Amino acid sequence: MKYKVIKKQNSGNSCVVCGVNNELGLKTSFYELENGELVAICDTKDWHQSYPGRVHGGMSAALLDETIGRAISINDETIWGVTVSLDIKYKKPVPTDATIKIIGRITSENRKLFEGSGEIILPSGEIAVTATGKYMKMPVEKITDGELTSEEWKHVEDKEKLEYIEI
Ligand SMILES: CCCCCCCCCCCCCC(=O)SCCNC(=O)CCNC(=O)[C@H](O)C(C)(C)COP(=O)(O)OP(=O)(O)OC[C@H]1O[C@@H](n2cnc3c(N)ncnc32)[C@H](O)[C@@H]1OP(=O)(O)O
Repeated sequence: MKYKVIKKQNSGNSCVVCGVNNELGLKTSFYELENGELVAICDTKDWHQSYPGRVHGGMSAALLDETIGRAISINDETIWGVTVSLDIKYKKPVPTDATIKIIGRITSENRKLFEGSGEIILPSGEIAVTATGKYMKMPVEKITDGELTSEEWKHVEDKEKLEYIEI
């Protein structure tokens, strides 16, 4: 199904998942969709592997962790969180040299904590990895020992603006 993109989220500079200047990272982009979910898109590379041709399970976990963790800011971009727990199920291998999508959503929230779930979707449309996570809300200045600079957290325009994303 095709979903309208409401907003592209900011990118980090050095983050292993979203850092635009981390040459070995996944350089993932995150889009808020009309259905209230967050979708991440990235290209897996040879250097993200565990076994040859297969993305390292830790990289898949990092992608799901960040996608669920970012979903909380869809309605309020001032909310940040740190991961308290993450449960991952690896159902199918994620290939290197592929464009994959990661979906994240919030399933519950209170004053202190939020929980969410997510999936990694292969180019074939199959679900390869699923996750549920729990996060503690925390001001970003407390997580990073100071405000994020405009270099560390910024809007990066796509070469071609995405209007819709097929999931
Ligand atoms: C710049 C670019 C960045 C890009 C990134 C953007 C990504 C954004 C997405 C993010 C994705 C990536 C994110 C990452 O990769 S974050 C990196 C991975 N995660 C961490 O580093 C977290 C490490 N852990 C901690 O810092 C502490 O353990 C935390 C802060 C979690 C708790 O601290 P602490 O143990 O000292 O707690 P407290 O004594 O202050 O208690 C506070 C309250 O909380 C309650 N409590 C505690 N534990 C739990 C629990 N397990 N379930 C339920 N409740 C719990 C507790 O009872 C108390 O309640 P109350 O008595 O007040 O009622």
